Amino acid sequence: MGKYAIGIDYGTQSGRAVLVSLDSGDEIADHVTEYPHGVMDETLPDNKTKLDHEWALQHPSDYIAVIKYSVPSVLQSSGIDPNDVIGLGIDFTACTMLPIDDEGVPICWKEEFESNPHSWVKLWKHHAAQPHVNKINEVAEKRDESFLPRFGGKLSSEWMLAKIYQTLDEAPEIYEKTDRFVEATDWVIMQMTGNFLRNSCTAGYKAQWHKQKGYPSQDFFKEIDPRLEKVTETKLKGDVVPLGTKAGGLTKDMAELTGLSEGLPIAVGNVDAHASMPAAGVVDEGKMVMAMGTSICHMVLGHEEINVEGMCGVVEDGIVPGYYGYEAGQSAVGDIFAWYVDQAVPKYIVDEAKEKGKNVHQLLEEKASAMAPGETGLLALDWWNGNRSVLVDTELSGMILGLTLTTKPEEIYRALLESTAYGTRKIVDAFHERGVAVDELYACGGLPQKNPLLMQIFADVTNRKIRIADSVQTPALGAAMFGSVAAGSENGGYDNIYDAVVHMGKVKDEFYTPIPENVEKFELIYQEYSRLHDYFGRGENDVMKRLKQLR
Ligand SMILES: Nc1ncnc2c1ncn2[C@@H]1O[C@H](COP(=O)(O)OP(=O)(O)O)[C@@H](O)[C@H]1O
Ligand SMILES: O=C(CO)[C@@H](O)[C@@H](O)COP(=O)(O)O
Repeated sequence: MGKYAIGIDYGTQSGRAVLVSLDSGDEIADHVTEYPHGVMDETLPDNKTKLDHEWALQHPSDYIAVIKYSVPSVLQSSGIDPNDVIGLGIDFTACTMLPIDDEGVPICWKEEFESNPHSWVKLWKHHAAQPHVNKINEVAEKRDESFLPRFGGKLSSEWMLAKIYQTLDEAPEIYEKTDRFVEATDWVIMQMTGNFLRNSCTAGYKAQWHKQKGYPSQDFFKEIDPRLEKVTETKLKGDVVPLGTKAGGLTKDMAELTGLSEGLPIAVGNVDAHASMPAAGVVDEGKMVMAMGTSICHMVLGHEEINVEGMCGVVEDGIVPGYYGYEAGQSAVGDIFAWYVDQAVPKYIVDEAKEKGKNVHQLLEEKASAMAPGETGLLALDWWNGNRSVLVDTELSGMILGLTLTTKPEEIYRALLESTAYGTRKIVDAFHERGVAVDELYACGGLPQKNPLLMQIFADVTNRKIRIADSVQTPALGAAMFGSVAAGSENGGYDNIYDAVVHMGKVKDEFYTPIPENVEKFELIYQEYSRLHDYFGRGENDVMKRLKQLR
């Protein structure tokens, strides 16, 4: 009789439960629950409180809805005996964080705070804490804090410390009421098990916790704002434990809600991108995994702690035990293509797509595939949602150069695809040139399945072979693998992630190979991209920031 694990992947718009075979990693059933409140970036659920630019919030009840609807659904559609599910793990976007009280109740669930934006979940792409992270970085640089190089020289407004400081600064009453600020991934596990533990992945990458040194010092926080002096002992309290640790057993209430067995081993929380790496079968050096969807996270393993410009971080055991896990990223990729399709495509293209029974992306991809590199005469900077790596600046914005009266929609679409590949090339070069080898690329997430042209462009621009993960739900598969590790072999699971990878990690046999003449042409255009990148991104011309201020 086969055994199974469940992985739940909490994305930006929806959550998905996947039931996975422990023998093969095959997905037996999956179910998506769209978040009823989606991303809240205009108003709060009270329908009257307006949100400013750069805000992005979520509703914690939506996470529970995923458990309630998607878990029973996979059990039902697979027809398996729930007793054959031996473990469960989750992965989440990060840093997606919320303030909770001493019983774990989100502050936004309290009536008196429901109209205060700071009481809600701040989503990973909430960028309104930029002034706060600027101050944090200024103090860290001045004090020559040893943690800074581990994060590429700059912390991001997307991360925990910036989001906490913004809350303190703009809503001290919420800060006061908050017992702890927690990653949503850890909060959901707390709801499932009744236990609160912080996972070492989000603590390490998103809250600057270090396996040997712990969090940054009290003196550092005091210099940012005296009220922050004890922040790590108070608002960030909680044991930090490695990925794959069993957080506890499923509570009776949750067992009733889901149909799973009470006491089922549940792994501590994890992050979507990081969970994907073992799921793509990668647990050694030289292989960069790109989790490609709304954004891209780039991950690579190494045996040393090396400082790389603008990386999101290097954390010991941050992805799998025994390695330093490196992360970098682009904060918009699929989102840029979505912007174009939703906001700027002419009606004749939408009509033609409908006629041909394709979606607009597919039609534009088909038309763009007929063009050679350089043929559009266009060059774009892929900063529609700021630049995560290597510039670490959320105030930068997108740009398309070379438009003329004859420019066609498919040319713009192609220029946008190419721009994201140049952004990845910057990241690949930053690692490789510093001695963190990137010999080949592995792609997972939604985009590799959806857009073959994009993948060929990535292979050509980076001049590297790209393998594709053999799972359409890589983060959920990874989460399920960590769930099986939490169960351990004595319960029918695996004793460590390496054993789980042997049975469950999956990569396809075929791959994308660079085409030499494309590589040559793209190299020339990439040099132009680099010039623009440095001109607009490294302070020579801050026009993008000035325009944002004028808004
Ligand atoms: N054919 C396509 N080509 C390129 N991008 C696409 C295509 N279809 C959808 N997208 C983009 O893919 C992104 C979703 O990626 P996916 O991996 O499914 O989600 P997520 O990142 O939320 O996990 C969206 O931003 C969407 O605009
Ligand atoms: O930043 C991270 C991980 O560190 C991601 O959670 C974030 O980019 C969101 O990823 P998705 O594009 O929604 O898959």
